[in-house]
Amino acid sequence: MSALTVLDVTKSYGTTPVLTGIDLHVPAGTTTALLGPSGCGKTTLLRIVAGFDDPDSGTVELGGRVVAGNGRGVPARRRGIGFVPQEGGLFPHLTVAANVMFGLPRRQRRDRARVAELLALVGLDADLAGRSPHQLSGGQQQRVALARALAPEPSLVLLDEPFSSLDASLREETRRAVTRALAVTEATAVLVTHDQAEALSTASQVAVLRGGRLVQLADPRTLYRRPRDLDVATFVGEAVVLPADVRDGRAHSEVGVLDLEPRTGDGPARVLLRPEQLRLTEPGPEVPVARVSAVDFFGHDARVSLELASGRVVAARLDGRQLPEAGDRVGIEVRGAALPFPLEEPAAEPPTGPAAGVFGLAGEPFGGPDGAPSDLDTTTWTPAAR
Ligand SMILES: Nc1ncnc2c1ncn2[C@@H]1O[C@H](COP(=O)(O)OP(=O)(O)OP(=O)(O)O)[C@@H](O)[C@H]1O
Repeated sequence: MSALTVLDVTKSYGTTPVLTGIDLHVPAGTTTALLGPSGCGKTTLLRIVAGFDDPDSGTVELGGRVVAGNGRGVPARRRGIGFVPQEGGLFPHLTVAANVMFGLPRRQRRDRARVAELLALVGLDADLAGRSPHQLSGGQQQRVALARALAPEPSLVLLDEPFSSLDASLREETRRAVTRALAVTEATAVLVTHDQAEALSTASQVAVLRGGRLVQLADPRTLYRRPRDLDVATFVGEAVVLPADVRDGRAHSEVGVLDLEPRTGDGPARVLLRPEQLRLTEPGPEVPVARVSAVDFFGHDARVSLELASGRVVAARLDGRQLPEAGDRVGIEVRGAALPFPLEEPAAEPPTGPAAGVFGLAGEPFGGPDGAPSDLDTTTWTPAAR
Protein backbone atom coordinates (compact mmCIF):
# COMPACT_ATOMS: atom_id res chain seq x y z
CA MET A 1 0.00 0.00 0.00
CA SER A 2 1.22 3.48 -0.83
CA ALA A 3 0.88 6.95 0.59
CA LEU A 4 -1.27 9.41 -1.36
CA THR A 5 -0.23 13.04 -1.68
CA VAL A 6 -2.41 15.66 -3.32
CA LEU A 7 -0.61 18.98 -3.81
CA ASP A 8 -2.32 22.26 -4.64
CA VAL A 9 -4.96 20.62 -6.84
CA THR A 10 -7.39 22.94 -8.57
CA LYS A 11 -10.31 22.07 -10.82
CA SER A 12 -13.02 24.11 -12.53
CA TYR A 13 -15.94 23.02 -14.68
CA GLY A 14 -16.31 25.78 -17.28
CA THR A 15 -15.83 28.97 -15.32
CA THR A 16 -17.01 27.47 -12.03
CA PRO A 17 -14.20 26.59 -9.61
CA VAL A 18 -14.96 23.27 -7.92
CA LEU A 19 -11.66 22.58 -6.12
CA THR A 20 -9.27 25.29 -4.99
CA GLY A 21 -5.71 24.54 -3.88
CA ILE A 22 -6.34 21.17 -2.22
CA ASP A 23 -3.39 19.77 -0.23
CA LEU A 24 -3.92 16.36 1.32
CA HIS A 25 -1.55 13.65 2.55
CA VAL A 26 -2.87 10.17 3.35
CA PRO A 27 -0.13 8.13 5.04
CA ALA A 28 0.33 4.55 3.80
CA GLY A 29 -1.91 2.06 5.59
CA THR A 30 -4.39 4.63 6.93
CA THR A 31 -7.91 5.73 6.04
CA THR A 32 -8.87 9.34 5.42
CA ALA A 33 -12.50 10.43 5.16
CA LEU A 34 -13.44 13.28 2.83
CA LEU A 35 -16.35 14.91 4.61
CA GLY A 36 -18.45 17.79 3.41
CA PRO A 37 -21.90 18.89 2.32
CA SER A 38 -23.34 18.04 -1.07
CA GLY A 39 -21.57 19.83 -3.91
CA CYS A 40 -18.39 20.69 -1.95
CA GLY A 41 -16.19 18.74 -4.39
CA LYS A 42 -15.63 15.37 -2.66
CA THR A 43 -16.45 13.23 -5.69
CA THR A 44 -14.47 15.50 -8.01
CA LEU A 45 -11.38 15.05 -5.83
CA LEU A 46 -11.91 11.30 -5.70
CA ARG A 47 -12.27 11.15 -9.50
CA ILE A 48 -9.03 13.08 -9.95
CA VAL A 49 -7.18 10.70 -7.61
CA ALA A 50 -8.68 7.70 -9.41
CA GLY A 51 -7.67 9.07 -12.81
CA PHE A 52 -11.22 9.50 -14.16
CA ASP A 53 -10.63 13.26 -14.38
CA ASP A 54 -7.56 15.50 -14.66
CA PRO A 55 -6.72 18.41 -12.36
CA ASP A 56 -6.35 21.86 -13.97
CA SER A 57 -3.23 22.35 -11.88
CA GLY A 58 -1.43 20.67 -8.99
CA THR A 59 -0.26 17.08 -8.67
CA VAL A 60 -1.37 13.70 -7.36
CA GLU A 61 1.35 11.34 -6.11
CA LEU A 62 0.90 7.69 -5.26
CA GLY A 63 3.77 6.01 -3.44
CA GLY A 64 6.01 8.97 -4.31
CA ARG A 65 5.25 8.73 -8.05
CA VAL A 66 3.38 11.55 -9.79
CA VAL A 67 0.30 10.04 -11.45
CA ALA A 68 -1.45 13.30 -12.39
CA GLY A 69 -0.23 16.85 -13.03
CA ASN A 70 3.20 18.15 -14.05
CA GLY A 71 2.38 16.98 -17.58
CA ARG A 72 1.82 13.39 -16.43
CA GLY A 73 -1.42 11.47 -16.62
CA VAL A 74 -1.13 7.81 -15.67
CA PRO A 75 -4.37 6.18 -16.93
CA ALA A 76 -6.83 5.02 -14.26
CA ARG A 77 -6.31 1.32 -14.99
CA ARG A 78 -2.53 1.65 -14.46
CA ARG A 79 -2.72 3.41 -11.07
CA GLY A 80 -3.39 0.21 -9.10
CA ILE A 81 -6.40 1.72 -7.37
CA GLY A 82 -9.37 -0.26 -6.07
CA PHE A 83 -12.76 1.46 -6.25
CA VAL A 84 -15.92 0.77 -4.24
CA PRO A 85 -18.87 2.77 -5.62
CA GLN A 86 -22.08 3.72 -3.83
CA GLU A 87 -23.98 0.65 -4.86
CA GLY A 88 -21.54 -2.21 -5.25
CA GLY A 89 -21.29 -2.08 -9.01
CA LEU A 90 -21.16 -5.89 -9.05
CA PHE A 91 -21.64 -7.70 -12.34
CA PRO A 92 -25.26 -8.94 -12.01
CA HIS A 93 -24.79 -11.97 -14.28
CA LEU A 94 -21.74 -13.29 -12.38
CA THR A 95 -21.72 -15.18 -9.08
CA VAL A 96 -20.15 -13.67 -5.96
CA ALA A 97 -17.05 -15.84 -6.51
CA ALA A 98 -16.73 -14.75 -10.14
CA ASN A 99 -17.12 -11.10 -9.14
CA VAL A 100 -14.31 -11.42 -6.60
CA MET A 101 -12.17 -13.45 -9.04
CA PHE A 102 -12.53 -10.62 -11.52
CA GLY A 103 -10.43 -8.51 -9.15
CA LEU A 104 -7.69 -11.14 -8.83
CA PRO A 105 -4.52 -11.07 -10.89
CA ARG A 106 -4.84 -13.37 -13.95
CA ARG A 107 -2.70 -16.18 -12.50
CA GLN A 108 -4.94 -16.41 -9.39
CA ARG A 109 -8.25 -16.30 -11.28
CA ARG A 110 -9.15 -19.92 -10.48
CA ASP A 111 -7.95 -19.81 -6.89
CA ARG A 112 -11.10 -20.62 -4.89
CA ALA A 113 -9.17 -20.62 -1.61
CA ARG A 114 -8.12 -17.02 -2.26
CA VAL A 115 -11.76 -16.08 -2.96
CA ALA A 116 -12.84 -17.70 0.32
CA GLU A 117 -10.04 -15.84 2.09
CA LEU A 118 -11.18 -12.50 0.64
CA LEU A 119 -14.81 -13.20 1.55
CA ALA A 120 -13.73 -14.06 5.10
CA LEU A 121 -11.73 -10.85 5.21
CA VAL A 122 -14.91 -8.81 4.69
CA GLY A 123 -16.84 -11.01 7.13
CA LEU A 124 -18.79 -13.07 4.58
CA ASP A 125 -19.37 -16.80 4.70
CA ALA A 126 -17.81 -18.84 1.86
CA ASP A 127 -21.30 -20.37 1.31
CA LEU A 128 -22.30 -17.14 -0.41
CA ALA A 129 -19.74 -17.67 -3.18
CA GLY A 130 -22.22 -19.36 -5.53
CA ARG A 131 -24.97 -16.75 -5.17
CA SER A 132 -25.86 -14.01 -7.61
CA PRO A 133 -25.59 -10.39 -6.44
CA HIS A 134 -29.39 -10.04 -6.38
CA GLN A 135 -29.52 -12.85 -3.80
CA LEU A 136 -27.48 -10.74 -1.35
CA SER A 137 -28.49 -7.92 0.97
CA GLY A 138 -27.22 -4.43 0.14
CA GLY A 139 -24.63 -4.68 2.91
CA GLN A 140 -23.38 -8.06 1.63
CA GLN A 141 -23.09 -6.60 -1.87
CA GLN A 142 -20.95 -3.75 -0.55
CA ARG A 143 -18.68 -6.23 1.22
CA VAL A 144 -18.28 -8.26 -1.98
CA ALA A 145 -17.43 -5.03 -3.79
CA LEU A 146 -14.73 -4.34 -1.20
CA ALA A 147 -13.42 -7.94 -1.47
CA ARG A 148 -13.18 -7.43 -5.24
CA ALA A 149 -11.43 -4.08 -4.80
CA LEU A 150 -8.92 -5.54 -2.32
CA ALA A 151 -8.27 -8.70 -4.39
CA PRO A 152 -5.43 -7.27 -6.53
CA GLU A 153 -3.79 -5.76 -3.41
CA PRO A 154 -4.16 -2.23 -4.74
CA SER A 155 -1.91 0.65 -3.76
CA LEU A 156 -4.98 2.64 -2.71
CA VAL A 157 -8.70 1.93 -2.16
CA LEU A 158 -11.28 4.62 -2.88
CA LEU A 159 -14.74 4.28 -1.38
CA ASP A 160 -17.44 6.61 -2.70
CA GLU A 161 -20.25 6.83 -0.11
CA PRO A 162 -20.20 3.03 0.18
CA PHE A 163 -22.85 2.84 2.90
CA SER A 164 -25.28 5.51 1.71
CA SER A 165 -27.76 3.11 0.14
CA LEU A 166 -27.96 0.90 3.24
CA ASP A 167 -30.54 1.18 5.99
CA ALA A 168 -29.39 2.07 9.50
CA SER A 169 -28.92 -1.45 10.91
CA LEU A 170 -27.00 -2.79 7.90
CA ARG A 171 -25.02 0.38 7.66
CA GLU A 172 -23.41 0.06 11.06
CA GLU A 173 -22.56 -3.62 10.65
CA THR A 174 -21.20 -3.11 7.12
CA ARG A 175 -19.17 -0.10 8.21
CA ARG A 176 -17.53 -2.16 10.95
CA ALA A 177 -16.74 -5.02 8.56
CA VAL A 178 -15.24 -2.62 6.03
CA THR A 179 -13.17 -0.79 8.67
CA ARG A 180 -11.85 -4.11 9.94
CA ALA A 181 -10.95 -5.38 6.44
CA LEU A 182 -9.13 -2.13 5.65
CA ALA A 183 -7.18 -2.36 8.91
CA VAL A 184 -6.27 -6.05 8.50
CA THR A 185 -4.96 -5.49 4.97
CA GLU A 186 -3.24 -2.24 6.06
CA ALA A 187 -4.90 -0.60 3.09
CA THR A 188 -4.44 3.07 2.28
CA ALA A 189 -7.98 4.26 1.76
CA VAL A 190 -10.01 7.38 1.03
CA LEU A 191 -13.66 7.32 2.00
CA VAL A 192 -16.08 9.92 0.67
CA THR A 193 -19.02 10.63 2.92
CA HIS A 194 -21.37 13.39 3.99
CA ASP A 195 -22.17 11.52 7.22
CA GLN A 196 -20.10 12.89 10.07
CA ALA A 197 -20.59 9.89 12.36
CA GLU A 198 -19.33 7.61 9.59
CA ALA A 199 -16.28 9.79 9.01
CA LEU A 200 -15.43 10.05 12.71
CA SER A 201 -15.84 6.34 13.39
CA THR A 202 -14.13 4.94 10.27
CA ALA A 203 -11.14 7.14 9.49
CA SER A 204 -7.86 7.90 11.20
CA GLN A 205 -8.02 11.42 9.79
CA VAL A 206 -10.89 13.47 8.42
CA ALA A 207 -10.59 16.12 5.72
CA VAL A 208 -13.46 18.60 5.87
CA LEU A 209 -14.23 20.22 2.52
CA ARG A 210 -16.32 23.34 2.11
CA GLY A 211 -16.92 25.12 -1.18
CA GLY A 212 -14.04 23.31 -2.87
CA ARG A 213 -11.52 24.12 -0.12
CA LEU A 214 -10.06 21.88 2.54
CA VAL A 215 -10.95 23.71 5.73
CA GLN A 216 -9.59 21.27 8.31
CA LEU A 217 -7.60 18.05 8.31
CA ALA A 218 -7.41 16.36 11.68
CA ASP A 219 -7.86 13.10 13.53
CA PRO A 220 -11.51 12.51 14.54
CA ARG A 221 -11.08 13.47 18.20
CA THR A 222 -9.29 16.71 17.45
CA LEU A 223 -11.83 17.58 14.80
CA TYR A 224 -14.73 17.08 17.20
CA ARG A 225 -13.08 18.74 20.20
CA ARG A 226 -11.17 21.49 18.41
CA PRO A 227 -13.05 22.38 15.20
CA ARG A 228 -11.36 25.34 13.58
CA ASP A 229 -14.55 27.34 13.19
CA LEU A 230 -18.20 27.14 14.15
CA ASP A 231 -19.25 25.87 10.73
CA VAL A 232 -16.97 22.87 11.12
CA ALA A 233 -18.16 22.50 14.72
CA THR A 234 -21.79 22.21 13.65
CA PHE A 235 -20.98 20.04 10.67
CA VAL A 236 -19.18 17.36 12.68
CA GLY A 237 -21.72 17.16 15.47
CA GLU A 238 -24.43 18.95 17.37
CA ALA A 239 -23.21 22.18 18.91
CA VAL A 240 -24.30 24.39 21.75
CA VAL A 241 -23.06 27.89 20.93
CA LEU A 242 -23.52 30.64 23.47
CA PRO A 243 -22.45 34.25 23.76
CA ALA A 244 -20.14 34.80 26.71
CA ASP A 245 -18.05 37.40 28.44
CA VAL A 246 -14.52 36.22 29.19
CA ARG A 247 -13.07 37.54 32.43
CA ASP A 248 -9.84 36.27 33.98
CA GLY A 249 -9.76 33.35 31.58
CA ARG A 250 -13.29 32.09 32.36
CA ALA A 251 -16.41 32.49 30.26
CA HIS A 252 -19.46 33.97 31.97
CA SER A 253 -22.42 32.54 30.07
CA GLU A 254 -26.08 31.75 30.44
CA VAL A 255 -25.24 28.22 31.57
CA GLY A 256 -22.76 29.36 34.19
CA VAL A 257 -19.09 30.28 34.49
CA LEU A 258 -17.14 27.98 32.20
CA ASP A 259 -13.51 26.93 32.02
CA LEU A 260 -12.00 27.53 28.61
CA GLU A 261 -9.71 25.25 26.66
CA PRO A 262 -7.63 26.79 25.20
CA ARG A 263 -7.59 29.95 27.25
CA THR A 264 -8.34 33.21 25.52
CA GLY A 265 -8.10 36.94 26.25
CA ASP A 266 -10.79 38.83 28.14
CA GLY A 267 -13.78 40.29 26.31
CA PRO A 268 -16.91 39.19 24.50
CA ALA A 269 -16.72 35.82 22.74
CA ARG A 270 -18.78 32.85 21.71
CA VAL A 271 -18.24 29.48 23.31
CA LEU A 272 -18.87 25.98 22.02
CA LEU A 273 -20.08 23.10 24.15
CA ARG A 274 -21.25 19.69 23.01
CA PRO A 275 -24.70 18.53 24.17
CA GLU A 276 -23.17 15.63 26.13
CA GLN A 277 -21.38 18.18 28.33
CA LEU A 278 -24.69 19.43 29.75
CA ARG A 279 -26.08 17.70 32.82
CA LEU A 280 -29.31 18.33 34.66
CA THR A 281 -29.44 19.12 38.31
CA GLU A 282 -31.91 20.55 40.78
CA PRO A 283 -32.59 24.23 40.21
CA GLY A 284 -31.24 26.45 42.99
CA PRO A 285 -30.28 30.06 43.60
CA GLU A 286 -26.75 29.61 42.22
CA VAL A 287 -27.68 27.22 39.44
CA PRO A 288 -28.60 28.32 35.90
CA VAL A 289 -32.14 27.19 35.18
CA ALA A 290 -33.97 26.10 32.06
CA ARG A 291 -37.31 24.70 31.03
CA VAL A 292 -37.44 21.38 29.22
CA SER A 293 -39.14 22.05 25.89
CA ALA A 294 -38.83 18.57 24.35
CA VAL A 295 -37.44 15.12 25.06
CA ASP A 296 -36.46 12.82 22.18
CA PHE A 297 -35.89 9.36 23.57
CA PHE A 298 -33.55 7.05 21.63
CA GLY A 299 -33.18 4.17 24.10
CA HIS A 300 -29.46 4.32 24.77
CA ASP A 301 -29.70 8.06 25.32
CA ALA A 302 -32.00 11.00 24.82
CA ARG A 303 -31.81 14.49 23.40
CA VAL A 304 -33.37 17.03 25.72
CA SER A 305 -34.16 20.52 24.45
CA LEU A 306 -33.65 23.14 27.13
CA GLU A 307 -35.06 26.63 26.92
CA LEU A 308 -32.79 29.04 28.75
CA ALA A 309 -33.90 32.22 30.49
CA SER A 310 -33.15 34.27 27.36
CA GLY A 311 -35.34 32.05 25.19
CA ARG A 312 -32.37 30.42 23.55
CA VAL A 313 -32.90 26.67 23.21
CA VAL A 314 -29.94 24.35 23.63
CA ALA A 315 -29.67 20.58 23.47
CA ALA A 316 -28.40 18.17 26.11
CA ARG A 317 -27.57 14.52 25.44
CA LEU A 318 -28.50 12.51 28.48
CA ASP A 319 -28.36 8.96 29.66
CA GLY A 320 -31.80 7.49 28.90
CA ARG A 321 -32.44 6.28 32.46
CA GLN A 322 -33.22 9.50 34.32
CA LEU A 323 -35.10 11.85 32.11
CA PRO A 324 -37.23 14.91 32.79
CA GLU A 325 -40.55 15.58 31.10
CA ALA A 326 -41.34 18.43 28.73
CA GLY A 327 -42.34 21.44 30.86
CA ASP A 328 -40.10 20.57 33.83
CA ARG A 329 -37.91 23.26 35.34
CA VAL A 330 -34.33 22.06 35.70
CA GLY A 331 -30.91 23.26 36.74
CA ILE A 332 -27.97 23.00 34.33
CA GLU A 333 -24.47 21.89 35.10
CA VAL A 334 -21.63 21.84 32.58
CA ARG A 335 -18.89 19.24 32.54
CA GLY A 336 -15.51 19.99 31.04
CA ALA A 337 -14.24 23.09 29.30
CA ALA A 338 -15.79 25.16 26.52
CA LEU A 339 -14.00 26.07 23.30
CA PRO A 340 -13.86 29.83 22.69
CA PHE A 341 -14.38 31.52 19.31
CA PRO A 342 -14.12 35.19 18.41
CA LEU A 343 -17.37 37.08 18.40
CA GLU A 344 -17.11 38.32 14.83
CA GLU A 345 -16.94 34.93 13.12
CA PRO A 346 -20.16 34.48 11.11
CA ALA A 347 -22.40 31.84 12.62
CA ALA A 348 -23.88 29.00 10.60
CA GLU A 349 -27.51 29.32 9.56
CA PRO A 350 -29.73 28.46 12.49
CA PRO A 351 -31.38 25.12 11.78
CA THR A 352 -35.15 24.75 11.67
CA GLY A 353 -37.29 21.83 12.77
CA PRO A 354 -36.66 19.62 15.79
CA ALA A 355 -33.04 20.74 16.18
CA ALA A 356 -33.98 24.43 16.06
CA GLY A 357 -32.32 26.54 18.65
CA VAL A 358 -29.33 24.31 19.18
CA PHE A 359 -27.60 27.13 17.49
CA GLY A 360 -29.71 30.14 18.11
CA LEU A 361 -32.81 31.81 19.34
CA ALA A 362 -36.03 29.90 19.11
CA GLY A 363 -39.37 29.98 20.80
CA GLU A 364 -40.65 32.35 23.41
CA PRO A 365 -38.45 33.19 26.35
CA PHE A 366 -39.73 31.43 29.44
CA GLY A 367 -38.56 34.24 31.66
CA GLY A 368 -40.10 37.66 31.85
CA PRO A 369 -38.26 40.68 30.46
CA ASP A 370 -36.05 40.75 33.53
CA GLY A 371 -35.15 37.09 33.09
CA ALA A 372 -37.28 35.96 36.04
CA PRO A 373 -39.07 32.68 35.50
CA SER A 374 -42.58 33.21 34.19
CA ASP A 375 -45.63 31.44 35.53
CA LEU A 376 -45.58 28.80 32.81
CA ASP A 377 -46.86 25.43 33.82
CA THR A 378 -43.56 23.96 34.95
CA THR A 379 -42.74 21.38 37.57
CA THR A 380 -39.31 21.11 39.12
CA TRP A 381 -37.30 18.10 38.11
CA THR A 382 -34.99 16.38 40.52
CA PRO A 383 -32.39 13.83 39.44
CA ALA A 384 -33.88 11.16 41.67
CA ALA A 385 -37.48 11.83 40.68
CA ARG A 386 -37.57 9.29 37.79
N1 LIG B 1 -18.95 17.05 -15.00
C1 LIG B 1 -19.34 18.17 -14.40
N2 LIG B 1 -19.62 19.28 -15.10
C2 LIG B 1 -19.98 20.42 -14.49
N3 LIG B 1 -20.10 20.57 -13.16
C3 LIG B 1 -19.82 19.50 -12.40
C4 LIG B 1 -19.43 18.24 -12.97
N4 LIG B 1 -19.22 17.36 -11.95
C5 LIG B 1 -19.48 18.04 -10.80
N5 LIG B 1 -19.85 19.31 -11.07
C6 LIG B 1 -20.17 20.34 -10.07
O1 LIG B 1 -19.07 20.44 -9.20
C7 LIG B 1 -19.49 20.65 -7.86
C8 LIG B 1 -18.89 19.59 -6.97
O2 LIG B 1 -19.45 18.33 -7.31
P1 LIG B 1 -19.07 16.98 -6.58
O3 LIG B 1 -19.85 15.87 -7.21
O4 LIG B 1 -17.61 16.84 -6.54
O5 LIG B 1 -19.59 17.28 -5.11
P2 LIG B 1 -19.80 16.28 -3.88
O6 LIG B 1 -19.23 16.98 -2.71
O7 LIG B 1 -19.28 14.95 -4.21
O8 LIG B 1 -21.37 16.24 -3.77
P3 LIG B 1 -22.37 15.01 -3.38
O9 LIG B 1 -22.15 14.76 -1.91
O10 LIG B 1 -23.71 15.58 -3.66
O11 LIG B 1 -22.01 13.85 -4.24
C9 LIG B 1 -21.00 20.64 -7.89
O12 LIG B 1 -21.43 21.98 -7.90
C10 LIG B 1 -21.34 19.95 -9.18
O13 LIG B 1 -22.56 20.44 -9.68
